This record gives sequence, C-alpha cells and structure tokens, in this order.
Amino acid sequence: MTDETAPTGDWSERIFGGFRKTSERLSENLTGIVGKSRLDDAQLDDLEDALILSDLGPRAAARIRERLAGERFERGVDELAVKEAVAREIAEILRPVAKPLDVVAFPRPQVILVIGVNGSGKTTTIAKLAHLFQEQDYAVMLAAGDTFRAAAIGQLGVWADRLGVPIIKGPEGGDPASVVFDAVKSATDRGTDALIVDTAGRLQNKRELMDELAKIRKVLGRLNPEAPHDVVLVLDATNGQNALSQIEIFREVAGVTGLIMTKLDGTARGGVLVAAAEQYGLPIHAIGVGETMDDLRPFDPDLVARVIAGVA
Ligand SMILES: Nc1nc2c(ncn2[C@@H]2O[C@H](COP(=O)(O)OP(=O)(O)OP(=O)(O)O)[C@@H](O)[C@H]2O)c(=O)[nH]1
Repeated sequence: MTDETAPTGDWSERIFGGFRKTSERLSENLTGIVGKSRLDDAQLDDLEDALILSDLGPRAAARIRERLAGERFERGVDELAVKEAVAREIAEILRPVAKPLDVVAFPRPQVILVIGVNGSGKTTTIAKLAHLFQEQDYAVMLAAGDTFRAAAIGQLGVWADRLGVPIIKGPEGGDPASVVFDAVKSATDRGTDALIVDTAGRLQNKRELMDELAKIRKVLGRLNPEAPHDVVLVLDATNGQNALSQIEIFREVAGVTGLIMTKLDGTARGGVLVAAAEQYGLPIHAIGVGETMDDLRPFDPDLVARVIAGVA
C-alpha cells in the first residue's frame, strides 16, 4: 500500500498501459492494411483473428467482423479508417455496460458486497469506493467480512483510519455473517448511507465460499430483504483471460451484479473487458488505475474503445 498523498499524475495517460497489450496486438495485425471501399474476406479473417488474440474474445470478434463486413469505407481502406471503425464498434459493445455505482437504496444503508480473489485489489477498491462516496457526502461504513485472514482485517482497518470511516470487525476466524449482521445493525442505527463489505476470496474452496456467501445473504435478507443491493466483483487486469473464468465462477457462487477492473495502470490486457461485456453484459462500475484512494475512475466506454483500437 502506498501513501494516499502520493502524486497520482494524469490518470487518463495511465490507462494506455492497462490496454497496451491489447492495442499493440491489434495494431500489429492491422499494419499496412489497404484496399478499396470494402474489406475483403481475407482481411476480415485477419481482423477477427487479431481481435481474438487481443483478448476481446470470439463473440465480440465475430460481431465486429460482421459489422465491418458491411462497412463501406468512403476514402478507401487504410489502417486508420479500420481502427476508427473498430473503435466505434467496441464503444457500441461497452456503452450499455458502463454504469457507475450509485447510492440509491431506500431504506438505507445500501449494502455492497465486494468479492474477488485474494490480491485482486479488493481491499484497495473498497477504500476507493468509500472515498468516492465520501466525496459525494454519503456516510460510509466498512465491514471486515474476510475473517479468514488477520492481515485482511488489519489492512481494511488501516484504510478505515485513513478515511475516517467506522469499521465493524470480528475476530480472526470468526463468523463473517455475524460481522455483517452487526455491521448492518450499526449502519442502520447510525443512518449510514453505504455499507461496504469485504469478503473472503478463497476460490480454492468453492463450496466453503459458496456456503459463507449464502449465509451472509441469509443474514442480510433477515434485516433487509433487498440486501445485498450490489455484489461487486473486483478483477485484476493483469490476469487477462483469467478474468472471464473468475466472472463465471463468482456469478455462480455469489450472484455478481457488477464489475470493477483494477490495475489498469500497469501493463495489462484490459481488452478482456470487451469480452466480458459481450459475454455477460454485467455493468462495469469503474476502473482502478493506481494504489491510492483517488485512483478509482469512471468507466468511459468511448475512451477505452479508442485506446484499445489505438486511435486515442
Ligand atoms: N497498480 C495498481 N495496484 C493496485 C491497484 N489496486 C490495488 N493495487 C495493489 O494490489 C495489491 C493487492 O491489493 P489489495 O487491495 O490488498 O488486494 P486484495 O484483493 O484485498 O488482496 P488480499 O488482501 O490479499 O485479499 C496491493 O499492493 C495494492 O496496492 C490498482 O488499481 N493499480
């Protein structure tokens, strides 16, 4: 964890890194592409392969191919024109899933479960979300529902101190559902707007995790039938294609309602977000572009599409 006062630089510059592996692959395969007013079958095949290799996935690749097969390039086919067309099509896929996480629950609190494998950036994302809500003048509380590891409880506690928000914790090895129960009661009593709950990320033991999350849900449902209002899966951009299998598994065990992708400031294959959007249609709430509490950014589908296509 770095100091939250560290300079953050220009975040929009950073996301070029997060999509670099995707956009480089794509660019390499489009270099020198020329033609008359339409792409021919061989060019369309190459384009589709390039999109798949760039982590956009077979479904998004097939969709973009189909759209570009019907495209008339008025000024003739060249690299820039094709990239512009690809950017437009990627934006079409991403726009419907770009959806910030809003605090809307009534009655309060809005209960947001945050899930994801260990190391994905879950704890940091919780801090970033808390900070974002604070900036919008919402009262926030954290709950340390990952009781499996003392370090996880400690780390969330450090963030709570920094942010100046209350945190409900239990003992290491304690029952996460009981922590969540206490937290919802406390948040309700205090009139808290958003309660953000950390959870264990033990994918190795799917059954145990499923039982744990089911128990949390049951307890929550007793206090508020609408809760949890959000189940946000945190994905690490550096994991590339692995993100898709994580969505698959967590959808099954936890009923994911939205995604946040972190570490898009590193060199990563963020293009997998396009595959995720096409395949699952889950809302993408935000992206993480650094380690400080200010480094959560809105997901801008048009910018991301242009970065991926190499025309930003
Ligand atoms: N560069 C970068 N690093 C990040 C980002 N988000 C989190 N990290 C770093 O990734 C590491 C893991 O983040 P955590 O928030 O501890 O992840 P976690 O999923 O809670 O992990 P556990 O505590 O092991 O369960 C830390 O060193 C964070 O500082 C991000 O957007 N960009």
